[in-house]
Amino acid sequence: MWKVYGSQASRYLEAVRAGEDTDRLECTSAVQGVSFDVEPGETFVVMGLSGSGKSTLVRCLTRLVEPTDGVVDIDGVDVRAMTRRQLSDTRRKDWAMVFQHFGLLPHRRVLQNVAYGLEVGGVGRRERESKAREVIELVGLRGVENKYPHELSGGMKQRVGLARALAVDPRLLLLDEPFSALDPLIRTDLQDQLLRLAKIVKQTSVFITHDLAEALKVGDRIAIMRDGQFVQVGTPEDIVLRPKDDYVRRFALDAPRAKVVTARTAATRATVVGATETIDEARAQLVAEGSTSVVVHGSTPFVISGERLRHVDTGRSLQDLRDGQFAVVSPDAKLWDVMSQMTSTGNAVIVRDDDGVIVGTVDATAVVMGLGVPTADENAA
Ligand SMILES: Nc1ncnc2c1ncn2[C@@H]1O[C@H](COP(=O)(O)OP(=O)(O)OP(=O)(O)O)[C@@H](O)[C@H]1O
Repeated sequence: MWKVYGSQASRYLEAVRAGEDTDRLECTSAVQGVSFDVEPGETFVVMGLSGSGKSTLVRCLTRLVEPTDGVVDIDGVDVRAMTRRQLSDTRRKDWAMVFQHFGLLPHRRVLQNVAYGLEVGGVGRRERESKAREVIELVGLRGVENKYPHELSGGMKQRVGLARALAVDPRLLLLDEPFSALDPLIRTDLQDQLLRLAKIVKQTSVFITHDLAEALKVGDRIAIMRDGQFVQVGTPEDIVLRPKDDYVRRFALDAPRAKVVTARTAATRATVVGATETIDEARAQLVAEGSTSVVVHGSTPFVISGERLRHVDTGRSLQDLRDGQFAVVSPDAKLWDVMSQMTSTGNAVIVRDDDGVIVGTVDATAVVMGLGVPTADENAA
Protein backbone atom coordinates (compact mmCIF):
# COMPACT_ATOMS: atom_id res chain seq x y z
CA MET A 1 0.00 0.00 0.00
CA TRP A 2 1.03 3.56 -0.72
CA LYS A 3 -0.20 6.83 0.71
CA VAL A 4 1.26 10.00 -0.68
CA TYR A 5 -0.13 13.31 0.59
CA GLY A 6 -0.21 16.23 -1.82
CA SER A 7 -1.93 17.26 -5.05
CA GLN A 8 0.72 15.56 -7.19
CA ALA A 9 0.49 12.21 -5.44
CA SER A 10 -0.12 10.18 -8.60
CA ARG A 11 2.76 11.86 -10.40
CA TYR A 12 4.93 11.15 -7.38
CA LEU A 13 4.08 7.45 -7.47
CA GLU A 14 4.72 7.22 -11.20
CA ALA A 15 8.08 8.91 -10.72
CA VAL A 16 9.02 6.49 -7.90
CA ARG A 17 8.10 3.52 -10.09
CA ALA A 18 10.04 4.87 -13.03
CA GLY A 19 13.03 5.43 -10.78
CA GLU A 20 12.89 9.20 -11.44
CA ASP A 21 13.73 12.03 -9.10
CA THR A 22 10.80 13.13 -6.88
CA ASP A 23 12.44 16.16 -5.24
CA ARG A 24 10.58 18.77 -7.28
CA LEU A 25 7.15 17.28 -6.39
CA GLU A 26 5.65 18.73 -3.24
CA CYS A 27 4.43 15.53 -1.64
CA THR A 28 4.81 13.63 1.60
CA SER A 29 5.14 9.91 1.12
CA ALA A 30 3.67 8.66 4.42
CA VAL A 31 3.27 4.96 3.55
CA GLN A 32 5.63 3.48 0.99
CA GLY A 33 4.79 0.08 -0.39
CA VAL A 34 3.90 -1.57 2.92
CA SER A 35 2.39 -5.05 2.75
CA PHE A 36 1.20 -7.32 5.57
CA ASP A 37 -1.35 -9.93 6.67
CA VAL A 38 -3.14 -10.13 9.99
CA GLU A 39 -4.29 -13.57 11.12
CA PRO A 40 -7.73 -14.08 12.71
CA GLY A 41 -7.47 -13.58 16.47
CA GLU A 42 -4.06 -11.95 16.19
CA THR A 43 -2.93 -8.66 17.73
CA PHE A 44 -0.72 -7.08 15.10
CA VAL A 45 1.23 -4.08 16.38
CA VAL A 46 2.61 -1.28 14.24
CA MET A 47 5.38 0.40 16.23
CA GLY A 48 7.27 3.48 15.12
CA LEU A 49 8.37 6.94 16.16
CA SER A 50 6.33 10.04 15.49
CA GLY A 51 5.94 10.71 11.78
CA SER A 52 6.85 7.16 10.69
CA GLY A 53 3.42 6.75 9.07
CA LYS A 54 1.60 4.40 11.48
CA SER A 55 -1.61 6.46 11.85
CA THR A 56 -1.83 6.99 8.11
CA LEU A 57 -1.36 3.27 7.48
CA VAL A 58 -4.07 2.22 9.91
CA ARG A 59 -6.48 4.88 8.66
CA CYS A 60 -5.93 3.61 5.12
CA LEU A 61 -7.18 0.16 6.17
CA THR A 62 -10.70 1.47 6.75
CA ARG A 63 -10.35 4.34 4.27
CA LEU A 64 -10.56 7.08 6.87
CA VAL A 65 -7.63 8.13 4.72
CA GLU A 66 -7.84 7.10 1.05
CA PRO A 67 -4.78 5.09 -0.01
CA THR A 68 -2.98 6.39 -3.08
CA ASP A 69 -2.41 2.86 -4.34
CA GLY A 70 -2.63 -0.74 -3.21
CA VAL A 71 -5.12 -3.36 -2.13
CA VAL A 72 -6.87 -3.72 1.24
CA ASP A 73 -8.59 -7.05 1.73
CA ILE A 74 -10.50 -7.55 4.98
CA ASP A 75 -12.41 -10.82 5.38
CA GLY A 76 -12.11 -11.43 1.64
CA VAL A 77 -13.70 -8.08 0.76
CA ASP A 78 -11.86 -5.56 -1.40
CA VAL A 79 -12.19 -2.48 0.82
CA ARG A 80 -11.09 -0.07 -1.89
CA ALA A 81 -13.91 -1.27 -4.16
CA MET A 82 -16.62 -0.67 -1.53
CA THR A 83 -19.23 2.00 -2.19
CA ARG A 84 -19.67 4.78 0.39
CA ARG A 85 -22.78 3.02 1.65
CA GLN A 86 -21.07 -0.38 2.05
CA LEU A 87 -18.17 1.35 3.74
CA SER A 88 -20.26 3.13 6.32
CA ASP A 89 -22.30 -0.05 7.00
CA THR A 90 -19.14 -2.09 7.50
CA ARG A 91 -17.50 0.59 9.66
CA ARG A 92 -20.55 0.51 11.89
CA LYS A 93 -21.01 -3.24 12.13
CA ASP A 94 -17.67 -4.93 11.57
CA TRP A 95 -14.85 -2.55 12.43
CA ALA A 96 -14.26 -0.56 15.58
CA MET A 97 -11.64 1.97 16.49
CA VAL A 98 -10.18 3.14 19.80
CA PHE A 99 -8.33 6.46 19.79
CA GLN A 100 -5.91 8.07 22.21
CA HIS A 101 -8.38 10.81 23.13
CA PHE A 102 -11.34 8.60 24.01
CA GLY A 103 -13.91 10.36 21.79
CA LEU A 104 -16.75 9.73 24.24
CA LEU A 105 -20.07 11.52 23.93
CA PRO A 106 -20.04 14.00 26.86
CA HIS A 107 -23.79 14.25 27.41
CA ARG A 108 -24.39 10.52 27.52
CA ARG A 109 -23.88 8.25 30.46
CA VAL A 110 -21.37 5.37 30.32
CA LEU A 111 -24.08 2.82 29.49
CA GLN A 112 -25.34 4.88 26.54
CA ASN A 113 -21.80 5.59 25.36
CA VAL A 114 -21.01 1.88 25.31
CA ALA A 115 -24.30 1.06 23.61
CA TYR A 116 -23.87 3.82 21.04
CA GLY A 117 -22.50 1.68 18.19
CA LEU A 118 -25.36 -0.78 18.61
CA GLU A 119 -27.89 2.05 18.73
CA VAL A 120 -26.59 3.47 15.46
CA GLY A 121 -26.74 -0.06 14.05
CA GLY A 122 -30.47 -0.19 14.84
CA VAL A 123 -30.33 -2.64 17.77
CA GLY A 124 -33.31 -2.28 20.15
CA ARG A 125 -32.87 -0.64 23.54
CA ARG A 126 -33.22 -3.72 25.73
CA GLU A 127 -30.80 -5.79 23.66
CA ARG A 128 -28.17 -3.06 23.30
CA GLU A 129 -28.21 -2.15 26.99
CA SER A 130 -27.90 -5.79 27.97
CA LYS A 131 -24.89 -6.18 25.65
CA ALA A 132 -23.42 -2.91 26.94
CA ARG A 133 -23.70 -4.11 30.55
CA GLU A 134 -21.96 -7.36 29.59
CA VAL A 135 -18.98 -5.52 28.04
CA ILE A 136 -18.83 -2.99 30.87
CA GLU A 137 -18.41 -5.95 33.22
CA LEU A 138 -15.75 -7.43 30.93
CA VAL A 139 -13.58 -4.29 31.06
CA GLY A 140 -13.98 -4.04 34.84
CA LEU A 141 -16.25 -1.00 34.93
CA ARG A 142 -19.29 -2.36 36.77
CA GLY A 143 -20.84 0.32 38.96
CA VAL A 144 -20.17 3.32 36.73
CA GLU A 145 -22.90 2.68 34.14
CA ASN A 146 -24.78 5.84 35.10
CA LYS A 147 -21.85 8.22 35.33
CA TYR A 148 -21.01 10.84 32.72
CA PRO A 149 -17.56 10.88 31.05
CA HIS A 150 -16.43 14.01 32.96
CA GLU A 151 -16.92 12.10 36.23
CA LEU A 152 -14.34 9.46 35.20
CA SER A 153 -10.54 9.28 35.37
CA GLY A 154 -8.52 8.96 32.14
CA GLY A 155 -8.05 5.22 32.65
CA MET A 156 -11.78 4.70 33.17
CA LYS A 157 -12.60 6.78 30.11
CA GLN A 158 -10.37 4.60 28.00
CA ARG A 159 -12.03 1.48 29.42
CA VAL A 160 -15.32 2.97 28.26
CA GLY A 161 -13.72 3.58 24.83
CA LEU A 162 -12.63 -0.06 24.74
CA ALA A 163 -16.03 -1.30 25.90
CA ARG A 164 -17.78 0.81 23.27
CA ALA A 165 -15.56 -0.70 20.57
CA LEU A 166 -16.05 -4.27 21.81
CA ALA A 167 -19.83 -3.92 22.23
CA VAL A 168 -20.40 -4.34 18.50
CA ASP A 169 -18.36 -7.59 18.44
CA PRO A 170 -16.13 -6.12 15.75
CA ARG A 171 -14.44 -8.44 13.30
CA LEU A 172 -11.52 -6.00 13.30
CA LEU A 173 -10.46 -3.68 16.11
CA LEU A 174 -8.08 -0.81 15.37
CA LEU A 175 -6.35 0.87 18.30
CA ASP A 176 -4.42 4.08 17.65
CA GLU A 177 -2.11 4.78 20.62
CA PRO A 178 -5.00 3.98 22.96
CA PHE A 179 -3.00 4.18 26.18
CA SER A 180 -0.46 6.89 25.34
CA ALA A 181 -2.23 9.64 27.27
CA LEU A 182 -2.45 7.60 30.49
CA ASP A 183 -0.20 7.47 33.56
CA PRO A 184 2.30 4.57 33.51
CA LEU A 185 0.53 2.52 36.19
CA ILE A 186 -2.90 2.89 34.62
CA ARG A 187 -1.37 2.16 31.28
CA THR A 188 0.11 -1.12 32.52
CA ASP A 189 -3.24 -1.98 34.02
CA LEU A 190 -5.05 -1.40 30.73
CA GLN A 191 -2.44 -3.36 28.79
CA ASP A 192 -3.05 -6.30 31.14
CA GLN A 193 -6.78 -5.87 30.66
CA LEU A 194 -6.38 -5.87 26.88
CA LEU A 195 -4.28 -9.04 27.01
CA ARG A 196 -6.90 -10.72 29.14
CA LEU A 197 -9.67 -9.62 26.77
CA ALA A 198 -7.69 -10.71 23.71
CA LYS A 199 -7.61 -14.22 25.20
CA ILE A 200 -11.32 -14.28 26.05
CA VAL A 201 -12.69 -12.61 22.91
CA LYS A 202 -9.98 -13.81 20.48
CA GLN A 203 -10.18 -10.37 18.94
CA THR A 204 -8.39 -9.60 15.67
CA SER A 205 -6.67 -6.25 16.23
CA VAL A 206 -4.22 -3.80 14.75
CA PHE A 207 -2.61 -1.79 17.53
CA ILE A 208 -0.47 1.32 17.00
CA THR A 209 2.13 2.49 19.47
CA HIS A 210 5.40 4.41 19.64
CA ASP A 211 6.48 2.42 22.71
CA LEU A 212 8.44 -0.79 22.09
CA ALA A 213 7.81 -2.17 25.60
CA GLU A 214 4.06 -1.83 24.97
CA ALA A 215 4.42 -3.43 21.51
CA LEU A 216 6.33 -6.38 22.99
CA LYS A 217 3.72 -6.84 25.69
CA VAL A 218 0.51 -6.74 23.67
CA GLY A 219 1.65 -7.90 20.22
CA ASP A 220 1.54 -11.39 18.77
CA ARG A 221 3.56 -9.88 15.92
CA ILE A 222 5.12 -6.45 15.61
CA ALA A 223 5.94 -4.37 12.55
CA ILE A 224 8.67 -1.79 13.18
CA MET A 225 7.89 1.16 10.94
CA ARG A 226 10.34 3.84 9.84
CA ASP A 227 9.93 6.52 7.14
CA GLY A 228 6.77 4.91 5.77
CA GLN A 229 8.21 1.39 5.49
CA PHE A 230 8.34 -1.75 7.58
CA VAL A 231 11.88 -2.36 8.73
CA GLN A 232 11.06 -5.70 10.35
CA VAL A 233 7.95 -7.77 11.03
CA GLY A 234 8.18 -10.52 13.61
CA THR A 235 7.24 -11.93 16.98
CA PRO A 236 8.43 -10.09 20.09
CA GLU A 237 11.26 -12.63 20.36
CA ASP A 238 12.26 -12.04 16.72
CA ILE A 239 12.53 -8.32 17.37
CA VAL A 240 14.51 -8.65 20.59
CA LEU A 241 16.70 -11.66 19.81
CA ARG A 242 17.02 -11.35 16.03
CA PRO A 243 16.87 -7.62 15.15
CA LYS A 244 17.25 -7.19 11.40
CA ASP A 245 19.38 -4.05 11.43
CA ASP A 246 20.98 -1.47 13.71
CA TYR A 247 17.80 0.59 13.88
CA VAL A 248 15.79 -2.27 15.41
CA ARG A 249 18.81 -3.36 17.47
CA ARG A 250 18.97 0.06 19.14
CA PHE A 251 15.33 -0.22 20.19
CA ALA A 252 15.75 -3.83 21.26
CA LEU A 253 18.68 -3.01 23.56
CA ASP A 254 16.35 -1.50 26.15
CA ALA A 255 13.69 -4.21 25.86
CA PRO A 256 12.64 -6.07 29.00
CA ARG A 257 13.99 -9.44 27.84
CA ALA A 258 12.65 -11.39 30.83
CA LYS A 259 9.15 -10.47 29.70
CA VAL A 260 9.78 -11.38 26.06
CA VAL A 261 12.01 -14.46 25.91
CA THR A 262 10.00 -17.66 26.25
CA ALA A 263 10.75 -20.91 28.05
CA ARG A 264 10.73 -22.60 24.63
CA THR A 265 13.69 -20.49 23.52
CA ALA A 266 15.63 -20.70 26.77
CA ALA A 267 15.08 -24.43 27.38
CA THR A 268 17.93 -26.89 27.21
CA ARG A 269 17.08 -30.25 25.67
CA ALA A 270 16.80 -33.03 28.26
CA THR A 271 16.67 -36.79 27.98
CA VAL A 272 13.18 -37.99 28.83
CA VAL A 273 12.75 -41.35 30.56
CA GLY A 274 9.81 -43.22 32.10
CA ALA A 275 9.64 -43.63 35.87
CA THR A 276 9.96 -47.45 35.56
CA GLU A 277 13.27 -47.36 33.71
CA THR A 278 16.43 -48.32 35.59
CA ILE A 279 19.27 -45.98 36.44
CA ASP A 280 21.50 -47.83 33.96
CA GLU A 281 18.97 -47.38 31.17
CA ALA A 282 18.59 -43.67 31.97
CA ARG A 283 22.37 -43.21 32.05
CA ALA A 284 22.83 -44.96 28.71
CA GLN A 285 20.12 -42.80 27.12
CA LEU A 286 21.65 -39.62 28.60
CA VAL A 287 25.06 -40.48 27.12
CA ALA A 288 23.59 -41.50 23.74
CA GLU A 289 21.69 -38.21 23.47
CA GLY A 290 24.50 -36.08 24.86
CA SER A 291 22.15 -34.17 27.22
CA THR A 292 23.04 -32.66 30.54
CA SER A 293 19.96 -33.78 32.49
CA VAL A 294 17.16 -36.31 32.57
CA VAL A 295 13.46 -35.59 33.03
CA VAL A 296 11.63 -38.49 34.62
CA HIS A 297 8.21 -38.37 32.96
CA GLY A 298 4.96 -39.02 34.83
CA SER A 299 2.14 -37.18 36.54
CA THR A 300 4.65 -35.23 38.66
CA PRO A 301 7.78 -35.11 36.52
CA PHE A 302 11.17 -34.30 38.00
CA VAL A 303 14.71 -33.56 36.88
CA ILE A 304 17.96 -35.38 37.67
CA SER A 305 21.18 -33.72 36.62
CA GLY A 306 23.54 -35.76 34.45
CA GLU A 307 26.25 -35.21 37.04
CA ARG A 308 24.17 -36.78 39.81
CA LEU A 309 22.98 -39.65 37.65
CA ARG A 310 26.54 -40.58 36.80
CA HIS A 311 27.50 -40.90 40.47
CA VAL A 312 24.54 -42.65 42.08
CA ASP A 313 24.38 -46.24 43.08
CA THR A 314 22.78 -48.31 40.27
CA GLY A 315 20.77 -50.38 42.74
CA ARG A 316 18.36 -47.51 43.47
CA SER A 317 15.21 -46.68 41.50
CA LEU A 318 14.82 -43.45 39.58
CA GLN A 319 11.97 -42.45 41.92
CA ASP A 320 14.44 -42.50 44.85
CA LEU A 321 16.37 -39.72 43.14
CA ARG A 322 13.53 -37.19 43.25
CA ASP A 323 14.87 -34.23 45.19
CA GLY A 324 12.42 -31.45 45.98
CA GLN A 325 9.65 -29.82 43.92
CA PHE A 326 9.72 -29.17 40.18
CA ALA A 327 7.48 -26.64 38.50
CA VAL A 328 6.14 -27.34 35.01
CA VAL A 329 5.58 -24.41 32.64
CA SER A 330 4.22 -24.07 29.12
CA PRO A 331 6.69 -23.35 26.28
CA ASP A 332 5.09 -19.89 25.90
CA ALA A 333 5.79 -18.90 29.53
CA LYS A 334 8.08 -15.88 29.76
CA LEU A 335 11.40 -16.05 31.63
CA TRP A 336 9.94 -13.63 34.16
CA ASP A 337 7.42 -16.30 35.23
CA VAL A 338 9.98 -19.10 34.90
CA MET A 339 12.28 -17.26 37.32
CA SER A 340 9.52 -16.85 39.82
CA GLN A 341 8.83 -20.63 39.70
CA MET A 342 12.55 -21.38 40.05
CA THR A 343 12.74 -19.13 43.08
CA SER A 344 9.88 -20.87 44.81
CA THR A 345 11.09 -24.45 44.16
CA GLY A 346 14.85 -23.81 44.12
CA ASN A 347 15.08 -26.18 41.14
CA ALA A 348 15.18 -26.16 37.36
CA VAL A 349 11.79 -25.78 35.68
CA ILE A 350 10.36 -28.39 33.30
CA VAL A 351 8.94 -27.11 30.00
CA ARG A 352 6.03 -29.23 28.76
CA ASP A 353 3.65 -28.46 25.89
CA ASP A 354 -0.14 -28.90 25.77
CA ASP A 355 0.26 -32.42 24.32
CA GLY A 356 2.36 -33.49 27.29
CA VAL A 357 5.63 -33.48 25.32
CA ILE A 358 8.66 -32.42 27.36
CA VAL A 359 10.43 -29.62 25.48
CA GLY A 360 13.35 -29.37 27.92
CA THR A 361 14.34 -27.75 31.17
CA VAL A 362 15.31 -24.23 32.19
CA ASP A 363 17.92 -23.86 34.92
CA ALA A 364 19.75 -20.78 36.20
CA THR A 365 22.35 -20.94 33.40
CA ALA A 366 19.64 -21.13 30.74
CA VAL A 367 17.94 -18.08 32.28
CA VAL A 368 21.19 -16.09 32.21
CA MET A 369 21.79 -17.10 28.58
CA GLY A 370 18.19 -16.26 27.68
CA LEU A 371 18.51 -12.83 29.23
CA GLY A 372 21.64 -12.21 27.21
CA VAL A 373 23.65 -11.41 30.34
CA PRO A 374 27.34 -11.40 29.34
CA THR A 375 29.33 -14.30 30.82
CA ALA A 376 32.49 -13.70 32.90
CA ASP A 377 34.58 -14.55 29.81
CA GLU A 378 32.73 -12.05 27.64
CA ASN A 379 33.11 -9.40 30.34
CA ALA A 380 36.84 -10.06 30.54
CA ALA A 381 37.12 -9.78 26.76
N1 LIG B 1 -3.21 15.12 6.21
C1 LIG B 1 -1.90 15.17 5.95
N2 LIG B 1 -1.41 15.95 4.97
C2 LIG B 1 -0.09 15.98 4.69
N3 LIG B 1 0.84 15.26 5.34
C3 LIG B 1 0.41 14.45 6.32
C4 LIG B 1 -0.98 14.36 6.69
N4 LIG B 1 -1.10 13.48 7.71
C5 LIG B 1 0.14 13.04 7.98
N5 LIG B 1 1.06 13.63 7.14
C6 LIG B 1 2.49 13.37 7.12
O1 LIG B 1 2.70 11.99 6.88
C7 LIG B 1 3.78 11.50 7.65
C8 LIG B 1 3.29 10.34 8.52
O2 LIG B 1 2.37 10.86 9.49
P1 LIG B 1 1.55 9.94 10.49
O3 LIG B 1 0.67 10.82 11.31
O4 LIG B 1 0.91 8.84 9.73
O5 LIG B 1 2.72 9.33 11.36
P2 LIG B 1 2.65 8.65 12.80
O6 LIG B 1 3.73 7.64 12.81
O7 LIG B 1 1.28 8.19 13.07
O8 LIG B 1 3.04 9.87 13.72
P3 LIG B 1 2.35 10.34 15.10
O9 LIG B 1 2.64 9.27 16.10
O10 LIG B 1 3.07 11.61 15.41
O11 LIG B 1 0.90 10.51 14.80
C9 LIG B 1 4.32 12.66 8.43
O12 LIG B 1 5.40 13.23 7.71
C10 LIG B 1 3.15 13.64 8.45
O13 LIG B 1 3.60 14.97 8.54
